[in-house]
Amino acid sequence: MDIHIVWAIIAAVLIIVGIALVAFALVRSKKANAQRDITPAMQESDSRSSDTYNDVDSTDSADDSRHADGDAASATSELDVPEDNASRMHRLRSRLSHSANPFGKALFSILTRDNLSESDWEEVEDTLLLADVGADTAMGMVDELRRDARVNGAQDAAQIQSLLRAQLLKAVNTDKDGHTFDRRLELEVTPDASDTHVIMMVGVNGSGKTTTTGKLSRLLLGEGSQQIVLGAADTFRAAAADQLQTWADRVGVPVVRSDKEGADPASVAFEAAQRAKEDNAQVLIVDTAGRLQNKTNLMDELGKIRRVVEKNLPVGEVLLVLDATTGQNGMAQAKVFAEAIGITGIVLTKLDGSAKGGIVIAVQRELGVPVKLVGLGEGPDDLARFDTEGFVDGILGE
Ligand SMILES: Nc1nc2c(ncn2[C@@H]2O[C@H](COP(=O)(O)OP(=O)(O)OP(=O)(O)O)[C@@H](O)[C@H]2O)c(=O)[nH]1
Repeated sequence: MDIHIVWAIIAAVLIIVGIALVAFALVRSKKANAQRDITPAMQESDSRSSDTYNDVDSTDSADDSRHADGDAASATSELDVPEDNASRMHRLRSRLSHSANPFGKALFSILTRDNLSESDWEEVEDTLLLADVGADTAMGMVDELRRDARVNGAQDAAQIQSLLRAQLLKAVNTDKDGHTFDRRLELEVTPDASDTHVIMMVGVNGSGKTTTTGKLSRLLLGEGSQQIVLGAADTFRAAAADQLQTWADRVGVPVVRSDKEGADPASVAFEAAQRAKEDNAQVLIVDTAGRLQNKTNLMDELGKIRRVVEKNLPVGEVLLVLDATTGQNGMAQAKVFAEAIGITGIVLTKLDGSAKGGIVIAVQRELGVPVKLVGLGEGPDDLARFDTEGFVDGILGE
């Protein structure tokens, strides 16, 4: 046989084998992805909590849909895969910097004027106040900038820019006493996998608690948490439990809830803690109602929820959900919640709709706890860890 024909046959065989191998690898990776997606749901045990409280239900949509279909693979296709962390951070970083009104630009243009006068310094302070950084912080920053001879001389614009950046970073990163904030969630500070970490969500109604509870479960799943249970202890608004259920159904996370409007929120929270403990879940997130008739009432309700949860599990994190668009009014409400229950971190929502990013600085200084997460839109994965540098770059308009 002609040697060329032999080589042609060998080449054809190699190409066919190559195509077959690539196709095989693709099928395997598809199967592996499907398996990974269903893992959180598959790991839920079938155990149901005891009937301590008759009006409380524990639902597991992923289990239900699996049973209905009798086919795990078809159930997975209905579950969302939360956006992975890297892509989320990349996508939301630019949104975060756009949310932070570039008041740094205005400050920079004042600070680079020749021989700063008293009225220039007043302008600096007014610019900070307008951005909602709060009076104390504004005065403190003006004092520090004034003391710095390099600013007063206004010699080198690049130097002024870097001084301003350092000042803003300091204002965002430290509390009133100059201590650096730790923005990690408690579950990262003590990451014992055998523990169930409890996060309570508190805040006034409309601030975005329920939405944030749903988004947080996605964020934690995206970061690798395996088993999450949600407790719908906002029983004041009947639709809140449905809303939470919808979020949970999308990612196959169980919700402990009551269908009775006005049911005792502490009962739901107790049952949720029991379920999370029995399932050895990694995280329990409890959504609460944000009624603010008066402080005593709020203290009673939140205190009771905390006490009953702690019969089963310690509460490691209390996140105050605060609407960034409410400005100083929101600050007053935040203080009431902080006094009523004691908070460990802040979730600042609706930063996408606010041009007053300075509220980040003000609320941290006022409450002495860090902003740990920020809501940057209505999309399911529009919740992110707070990224200080991205935020300050936004303030500087970079
Ligand atoms: N633009 C924007 N909207 C948000 C964000 N977070 C929440 N929202 C919206 O805010 C509205 C109120 O959110 P909810 O989660 O129902 O608020 P809640 O605090 O649970 O309210 P109650 O259940 O009444 O206590 C909803 O329309 C959310 O979509 C955010 O980061 N950006």
